[in-house]
Amino acid sequence: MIPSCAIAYIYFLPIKHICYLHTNIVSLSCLSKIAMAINTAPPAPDLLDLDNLRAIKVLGKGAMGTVFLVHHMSNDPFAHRPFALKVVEKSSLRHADRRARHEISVLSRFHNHPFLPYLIGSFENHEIICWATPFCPGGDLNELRYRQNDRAFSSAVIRFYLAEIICALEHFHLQGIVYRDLKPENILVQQSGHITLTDFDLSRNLVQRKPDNLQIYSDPQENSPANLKNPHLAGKFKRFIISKRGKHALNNNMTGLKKAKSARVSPVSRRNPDDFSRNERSNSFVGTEEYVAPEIIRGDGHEFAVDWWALGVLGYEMLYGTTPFKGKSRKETFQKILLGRPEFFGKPSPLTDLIRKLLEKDPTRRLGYRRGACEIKEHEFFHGLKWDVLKEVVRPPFLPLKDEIGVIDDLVKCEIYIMEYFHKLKNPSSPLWSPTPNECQLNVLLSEF
Ligand SMILES: Nc1ncnc2c1ncn2[C@@H]1O[C@H](COP(=O)(O)OP(=O)(O)OP(=O)(O)O)[C@@H](O)[C@H]1O
Repeated sequence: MIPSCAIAYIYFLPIKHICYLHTNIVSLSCLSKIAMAINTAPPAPDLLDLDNLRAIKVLGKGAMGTVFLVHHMSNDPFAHRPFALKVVEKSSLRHADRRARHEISVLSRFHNHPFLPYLIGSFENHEIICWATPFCPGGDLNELRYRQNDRAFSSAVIRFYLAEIICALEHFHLQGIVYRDLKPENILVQQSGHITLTDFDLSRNLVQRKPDNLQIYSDPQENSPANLKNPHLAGKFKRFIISKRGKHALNNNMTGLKKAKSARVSPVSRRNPDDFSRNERSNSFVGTEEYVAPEIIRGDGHEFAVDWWALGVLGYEMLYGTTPFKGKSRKETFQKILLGRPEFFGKPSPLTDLIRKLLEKDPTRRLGYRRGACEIKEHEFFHGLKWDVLKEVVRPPFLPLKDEIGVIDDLVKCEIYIMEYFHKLKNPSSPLWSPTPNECQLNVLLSEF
């Protein structure tokens, strides 16, 4: 129940605060959040009042948005608790606003997960949509890998990161969401050294269908829920089902799941390995397609198992410093994904066995297909790992240096640029405004940095 004072409070909120409450103000979840905020602590309404945010620097730019490091001028004047603000120009991409809202809605479902970000707040006007999440000062796993001598991680480091990623994906899947964009660039390192996933615009809710004449998400040979080892999981998975079981159904696109045409396989922001000195980033080569599962290329229905495939690609890349199916062209990469066998070097190990089982082309035979994350957690590579206390590990493999946040020197300059940017966005008729077609206007500003 929403107390009437809450409604009154909303009524008297200034417009900009109502923006903070974003998209669907009448939605129950939103109202209950407001009610909770009012009942517990005063809301942090100014958080995404852009006039009160100061930009420190640009953290990164992707296909959809630009991410700034910002801080709140009155609550945190010395920028001790900066956060990431992702800004998407509605005109920058087709359906940019829809994708942005989708990302916000996915984020708003994560509250207290150690390896997933949460939504601090959001703002929308007719030009931009932006939202804030906690800042991850350690960069991403790709950057980190390139800082290693042989551009690969040790088996122990891979074990740690894969374990955390599995926990994050498990949380996604238990909510019925398939992530679909697992790649090292989307795995950020928090101040604590633990990872967090980012970039959810490609994620998707799987359809829920009535259980009658449909099979639950389990082994084709053992299709009783009782056979799922973890009864808690069995209950959860009941909600997410595929229409017919096995390969035959998949090959005939009988899964009832949407085809993969929305999956991004176009160039994305994979950074140029030679440009990893601070702040130098490049969009120069293509990344995501190397992670695409065979069933996506085939256009079959696809589901959670695509994330386990991508986990296999990721594990391989962390181990050998290169992805397993990389070709000279997209066509060749896709051919290799569909037909090629990953090449393993050196002695077989539990890690290579895990990767091999994740890179199984038939999704129904892929590790993780039958019982989700549980099945992967039980693999020999993770024997002895205490999953419950993973988040308590105080010495993760790499800790971001404190001074990696230390960019405050340029604060004033950045502030001027960024505020000017927002000013221009809000006042397109301003004489300074010079929109460049097909180009995010921010690039113009960034090139001046
Ligand atoms: N919370 C954060 N902390 C630190 N850096 C971040 C954070 N969020 C994003 N970034 C940086 O900004 C970059 C772009 O962010 P993101 O991947 O979310 O944008 P995008 O436009 O959706 O990218 P893509 O092209 O992959 O779709 C990231 O690669 C990362 O370097």
